[in-house]
Amino acid sequence: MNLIDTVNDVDARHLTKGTVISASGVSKEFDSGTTAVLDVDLDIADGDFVAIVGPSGCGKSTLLRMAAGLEAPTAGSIALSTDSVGVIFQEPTLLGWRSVQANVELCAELARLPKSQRRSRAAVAIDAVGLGGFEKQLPRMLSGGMKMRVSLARMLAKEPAVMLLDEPFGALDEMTRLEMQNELLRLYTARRFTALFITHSMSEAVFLANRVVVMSPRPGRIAADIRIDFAYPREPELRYDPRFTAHVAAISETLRGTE
Ligand SMILES: Nc1ncnc2c1ncn2[C@@H]1O[C@H](COP(=O)(O)OP(=O)(O)OP(=O)(O)O)[C@@H](O)[C@H]1O
Repeated sequence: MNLIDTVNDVDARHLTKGTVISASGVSKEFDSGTTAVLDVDLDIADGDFVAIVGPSGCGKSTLLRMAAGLEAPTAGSIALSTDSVGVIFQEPTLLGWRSVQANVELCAELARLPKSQRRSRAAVAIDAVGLGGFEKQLPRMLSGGMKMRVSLARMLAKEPAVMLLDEPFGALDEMTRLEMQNELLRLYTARRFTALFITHSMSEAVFLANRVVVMSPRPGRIAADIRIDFAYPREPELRYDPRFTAHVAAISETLRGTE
């Protein structure tokens, strides 16, 4: 399932107007007996950028996988108002024998879009992630950051209304990570998709999101839902703003309080 970005077909009933993702009383107990997520209620409005932070193993990925339709809740329900969904994981999961261009076109190809449309969407997406000129390269010729850009472009080429991102920058070095955050924010500012973004980094969450949801240790529940009211576009210098630092400190404090 990790090989390509996926489209889900999760039940879209029970949604109130303007809500794009709605989780109601969602729990997940695996067959092993582990309860990963417990009684989560979460409504995400159209155009919201929601980051989820929480201790390792608290059920963040499980929640995202349920939103993507890759796992079913064992209690409650999770609904999306659209089937225009792109999912991106920590590993870029590119096909090694396909060029950058062919990797970016993959989802459009699977969706049987005509060649001309595939080409034009891929060209726009490749340009948007700053990979113009690398179209013919194979993944093994690219750095980790470039591979993640290809992965991002592949998702953008689908032009999804909802993006589910599971620690997409977690494996990158600090410099590349900050660059990718700037890039993603630029795209978000231009396109205003709805995003659910999982991260371990509190500063990444505050920089990107307009809401940061803090989860408790397993079984993961929502411990806090914090609004980040910096306007978009956000400039890299925001990271040095005392209000930014205060948000990060408050989230850190909240996380400590859940232990
Ligand atoms: N398929 C599975 N079968 C059994 N247990 C699982 C499965 N997937 C996840 N778990 C367990 O559920 C819990 C939550 O896992 P999950 O990956 O959702 O946490 P996470 O918050 O994303 O962790 P991390 O921050 O380390 O990536 C963990 O204890 C994990 O071992």
